[in-house]
Amino acid sequence: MTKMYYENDCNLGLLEGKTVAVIGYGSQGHAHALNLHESGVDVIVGLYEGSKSWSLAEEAGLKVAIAAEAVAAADVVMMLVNDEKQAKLYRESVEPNLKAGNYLAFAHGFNVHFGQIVPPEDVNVFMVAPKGPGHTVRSQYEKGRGVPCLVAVYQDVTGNTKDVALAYAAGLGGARAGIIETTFEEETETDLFGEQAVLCGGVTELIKAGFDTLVEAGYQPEVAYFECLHEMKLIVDMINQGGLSYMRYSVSDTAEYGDYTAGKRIVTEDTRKEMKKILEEVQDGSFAKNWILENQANRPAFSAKRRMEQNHPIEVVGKELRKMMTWLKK
Ligand SMILES: NC(=O)C1=CN([C@@H]2O[C@H](COP(=O)(O)OP(=O)(O)OC[C@H]3O[C@@H](n4cnc5c(N)ncnc54)[C@H](OP(=O)(O)O)[C@@H]3O)[C@@H](O)[C@H]2O)C=CC1
Ligand SMILES: CC[C@](O)(C(C)=O)C(=O)O
Ligand SMILES: [Mg+2]
Ligand SMILES: [Mg+2]
Repeated sequence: MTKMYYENDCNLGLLEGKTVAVIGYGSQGHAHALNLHESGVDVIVGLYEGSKSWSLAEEAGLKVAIAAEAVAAADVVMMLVNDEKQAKLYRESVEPNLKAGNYLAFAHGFNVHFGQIVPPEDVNVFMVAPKGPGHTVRSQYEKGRGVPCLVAVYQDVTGNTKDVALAYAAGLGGARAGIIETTFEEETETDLFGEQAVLCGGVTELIKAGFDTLVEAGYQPEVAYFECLHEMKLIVDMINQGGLSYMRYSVSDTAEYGDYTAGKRIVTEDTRKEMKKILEEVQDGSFAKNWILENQANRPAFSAKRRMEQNHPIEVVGKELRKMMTWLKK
């Protein structure tokens, strides 16, 4: 049975007297830096001259330095720069400033697992991967809650790396929700599969396909938007709160019957076969290779796709409708 770790299993005191350099101040970076700071940890944010995040971090009351200086001042270095930028930053600013016995940390195993970063043997390496977006890691912490985290140890030189990782995850608020121990391999492969097949790729295509079907059949785009996109969150919130059965308890029996009769016609055996292929492409490194090459080519396909997706009619109608829902602040 999977071992879960909660607040009583974590000793935040292990970070006392240590400085944590949080490199990057984006979605995850701002959440890690602010949550740890408010948990009493000494934090320094590492960025680059001209970074738009610099003034945000300073205005939030955090110490900020260029990445190389932050690493030099730190005992624990958390890499929260975009995955595709990490290898270069590591070579230029992180590795030359790491000291024996330091802790090098990641929130996702991509670069270590796929060999883009090879840490020195005298450095501890761990991962604390929140299972949620950075902005939620922050907002949940502020409410006294937490986002579940995975922890993994890749190299343990000092003998206490797992405990330091648990302390870090507790400082983030993760121990309030639950922490699971994993490996870099398991986290990397499940995270990439989950975001491609279910959470991001799967959900957005499902929403658009439903919206397009209704609009092409002559229904109002506004009605299609509320039905297929806006209400998705309301349904998923229930699933999150009480599982699939709780959602099915709350919706009408008519909806529940339709769920059972239609669901498998949408996610068919072919869809499941394709999911297996997507998982294989993650496991055998083809997805990682394509993403690394796409970045080396300055992202031609990624940028074109982003532009097209931003102009999809569901985005156009949604922008207008959300103006009236002033509580939906980004
Ligand atoms: N987004 C998420 O919720 C999740 C992300 N992760 C992982 O967390 C890591 C960070 O991702 P994410 O938070 O999305 O990243 P973001 O793109 O949101 O933020 C990246 C940050 O890095 C800064 N940055 C970029 N280049 C450099 C550089 N050369 N030196 C110093 N800082 C730099 C950026 O500054 P500026 O903007 O000024 O350029 C920005 O503050 C990744 O490994 C990702 O897989 C894990 C779980 C969830
Ligand atoms: C689902 C996307 C994610 O894996 C995440 C928020 O957990 C990411 O890489 O941003
Ligand atoms: Mg994830
Ligand atoms: Mg991810």
